[in-house]
Amino acid sequence: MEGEIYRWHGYLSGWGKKYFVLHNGTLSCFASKVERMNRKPATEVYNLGLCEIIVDHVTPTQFELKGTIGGKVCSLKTDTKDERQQWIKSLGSAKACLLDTSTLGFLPKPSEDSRLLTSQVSREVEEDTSLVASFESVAIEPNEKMEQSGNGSLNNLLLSSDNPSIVDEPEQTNILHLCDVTKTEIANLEEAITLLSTNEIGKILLKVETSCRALLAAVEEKKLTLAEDEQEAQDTQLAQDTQLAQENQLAQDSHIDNFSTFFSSQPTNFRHVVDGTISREGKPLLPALIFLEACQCYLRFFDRFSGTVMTPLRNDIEGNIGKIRKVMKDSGKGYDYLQEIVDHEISRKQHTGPDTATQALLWLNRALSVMCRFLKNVVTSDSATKHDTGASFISAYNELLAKHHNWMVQKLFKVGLKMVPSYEAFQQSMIDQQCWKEGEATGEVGWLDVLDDKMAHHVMQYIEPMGVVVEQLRYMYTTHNIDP
Ligand SMILES: CCCCCCCCCCCCC/C=C/[C@@H](O)[C@H](CO[C@@H]1O[C@H](CO)[C@@H](O)[C@H](O)[C@H]1O)NC(=O)CCCCCCCCCCCCCCCCC
Repeated sequence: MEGEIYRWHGYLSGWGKKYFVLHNGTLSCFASKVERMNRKPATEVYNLGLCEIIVDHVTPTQFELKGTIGGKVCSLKTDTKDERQQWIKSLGSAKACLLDTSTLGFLPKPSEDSRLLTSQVSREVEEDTSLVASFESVAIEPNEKMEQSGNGSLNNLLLSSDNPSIVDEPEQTNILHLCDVTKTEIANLEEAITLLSTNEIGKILLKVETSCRALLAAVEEKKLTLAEDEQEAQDTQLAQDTQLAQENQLAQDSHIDNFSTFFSSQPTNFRHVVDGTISREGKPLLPALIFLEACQCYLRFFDRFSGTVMTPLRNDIEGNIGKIRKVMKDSGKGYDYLQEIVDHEISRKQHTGPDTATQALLWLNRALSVMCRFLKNVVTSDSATKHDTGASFISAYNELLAKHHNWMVQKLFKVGLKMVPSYEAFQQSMIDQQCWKEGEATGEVGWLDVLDDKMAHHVMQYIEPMGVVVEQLRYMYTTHNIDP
């Protein structure tokens, strides 16, 4: 088995991702997978025959390897508890299978280490068999005697516990299996002790080591199961509590919970553009196709209004989207990012014509900037233009666009301003009809204010990433000495 595990390097360095390889009872630690693939030497090697595997009962993804000599501890953490279980099983069985006569010669000094290992096992077994005993005292008749002739402390422990717990049938089977393993290994240990008097160290060692490993693997397995059962019970309880809370919330807000507006219902918006942005040489690059799709969706804003006063605005914006798509298609260069397209035209000094992508994107971004500022003016509570659509528009126009228009176009805008729809018209156009009707139908006092607050929230969610995109494009033009 091999894979990435986080290794604890202390409070200064914290957790560091390493690449571990388990092979022939040895766990090797590499700085990274690449190091391993390039056959670089391992930074650390653990002989499982010299380690104790300790499962963390608090954090379901952590476990430790503790050297039986010197007690050095290596704390490890996986991404998920399933990964930890796989590692523990593999490590446990590697330890259990580690021993055969061909490796006997490589084992540590028999007397000290096998004593250590034996004491570790009896500690582990005692700790867990008291747990096993609590299940057994319920699962098996209390007066049933162990078959074993031995009267070791462990046998008494198995029968003497007085912590009964209720277990279901499958768990009883599982417990009984563990008891059987424990009894078998106790018999093996007792046989080994008998052998001790005959001083046949080779057989003794084999008996003790084999039993210890089998016991350890069985106990670790049991611990894992118990820890998982407890975790599962907690997860189930949490899920039930969360579900209940959500159902209560839905019941309270059902009539406006599915609240939807133009701003919340676009399949592609500028959040997707921001999420698709990468950084190259410290510069942000905006994904061209996602940007054009978000602009295409933005055009639906104009479709929500009746009348034709805004048609010229819509046509100008749509025309620029088309120009950029055409340049991308005709260039055959498979541009991914807007900045690449503009850089390409500017580097060839082909960026000034009316049908260039540079010009189309420049004017498109100016339209987006006016839109962004207009929406912010309309919904921000501290602006002098809140809910005043005309004032909100002319303020945005004068600040961001007028300077790029000749007197005639400016005149046209001033005339058109007289036809800016009212705020109520804006609300009715932006809030999906079904939600409007549901809100109205409640008959509650202030239902429109509730809808208005939710719409304002949707507007802010929509223009936040839009503003980021606008600023990044303005920055790009500024770096090319083009007034954005
Ligand atoms: C209801 C409010 C509407 C008020 C104004 C309506 C009056 C319309 C006046 C007619 C103007 C037509 C717009 C076109 C302008 C273009 O001349 C200008 C320059 O075009 C560019 O020329 C380049 C060189 O030739 C060329 O390469 C490029 O392709 C071409 O685009 N274009 C612009 O100025 C771009 C911006 C125009 C759109 C800005 C509006 C942004 C949206 C604001 C939100 C409106 C909110 C309405 C409120 C609704 C309810 C309250």
